[in-house]
Amino acid sequence: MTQVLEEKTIEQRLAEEKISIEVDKLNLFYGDKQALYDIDMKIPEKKVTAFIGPSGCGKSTLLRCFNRMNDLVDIARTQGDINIHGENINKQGIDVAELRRNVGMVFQKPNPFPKSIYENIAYGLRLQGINKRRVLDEVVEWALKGAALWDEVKDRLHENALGMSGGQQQRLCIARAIAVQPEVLLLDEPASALDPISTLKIEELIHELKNDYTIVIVTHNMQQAARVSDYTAFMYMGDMVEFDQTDTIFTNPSQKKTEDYITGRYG
Ligand SMILES: Nc1ncnc2c1ncn2[C@@H]1O[C@H](COP(=O)(O)OP(=O)(O)OP(=O)(O)O)[C@@H](O)[C@H]1O
Repeated sequence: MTQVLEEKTIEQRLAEEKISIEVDKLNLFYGDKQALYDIDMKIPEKKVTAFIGPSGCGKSTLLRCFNRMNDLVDIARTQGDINIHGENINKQGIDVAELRRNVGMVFQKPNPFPKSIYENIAYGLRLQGINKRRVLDEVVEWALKGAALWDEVKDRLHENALGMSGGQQQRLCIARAIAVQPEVLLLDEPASALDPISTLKIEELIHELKNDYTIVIVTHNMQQAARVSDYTAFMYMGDMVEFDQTDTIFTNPSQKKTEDYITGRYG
C-alpha cells in the first residue's frame, strides 16, 4: 500500500507544542502611526522563533512588546493581549520588573556594564537581594558556562567587561540575561554587529539554549533565520504575513509576499 506522507499544517504542529507566548489582536501605535496590525500568533516553548521582514516592518516593535519595553517610548500605545504562560502581560498592575526578569532581552549592540565580568553577571542577583559570595560564585560560573564563555574568561573574572571582544561581550550579555533564570529570551539582531566567527558562536549558543529557554530572535539575515530557528514569522508593513515552520517558510511559503522576500525580490 502506498502511504502518502502529508506535511503537517502549522495548526497541527502548534497543537503538538506547548505554547509559551500567545498574542491576540495586538495593535501598536506610535502617536498617530500604526506600527503593528492585528497580530495573532502562538510562540512555542523551548523552540527558536525568528522574525524576518524588510526594515521597518515592525519586527523589533513586536519583540519589545513581549517584555513591555515599548512602555519606555512615550508615544507608544498598545491594544490587545499577550499571554505569557497564561498571564496577560498587558493587563494593569502587572509587575514589569518581574516580567523583564522572566523575559530577558539581548540587544544588537553588546551593552555590558562598565564593571567586572563577575559583577555584570552578579548584578541581577544583587538586585534581588542575593549577596552571598558562595551563591554568586556558583551562578556566575553556571551562567558563563551556559553562555559558552567560562573557559575563555575564568581566569579574569575581575577584569573590566569592556576589555572583552565584541563577540565575548555579547555572550556576556546572554550570560547576564540567563543568570536570573528567565523562561523567555528575546534576541534583537544579536549577531549583526559581530564578525563571522563570533556570529557562528552565537548561533551555536542559541542552539544549546533552546533546550532550556523559549527564544525569539529578530534577524535581518535570512540564512541565519534558516540556520537557527524552528519557526519563522514573516512580517511586512506591520502585518504578520505568514508564520510557519522555518523549512516551510524557506522552501514552500504559502504567501506570494513571503516568496518574493525570501527570493530577494524586495527587502
Ligand atoms: N520609538 C519610535 N517612535 C516612532 N516610531 C517608531 C519608533 N520605533 C519604531 N518606529 C516605527 O515603527 C515602524 C516599525 O519599526 P521597527 O523598528 O519595529 O521595525 P523593524 O522591522 O525592527 O526594522 P529594522 O529591521 O530596520 O530594525 C517603523 O516605521 C519605525 O519607523
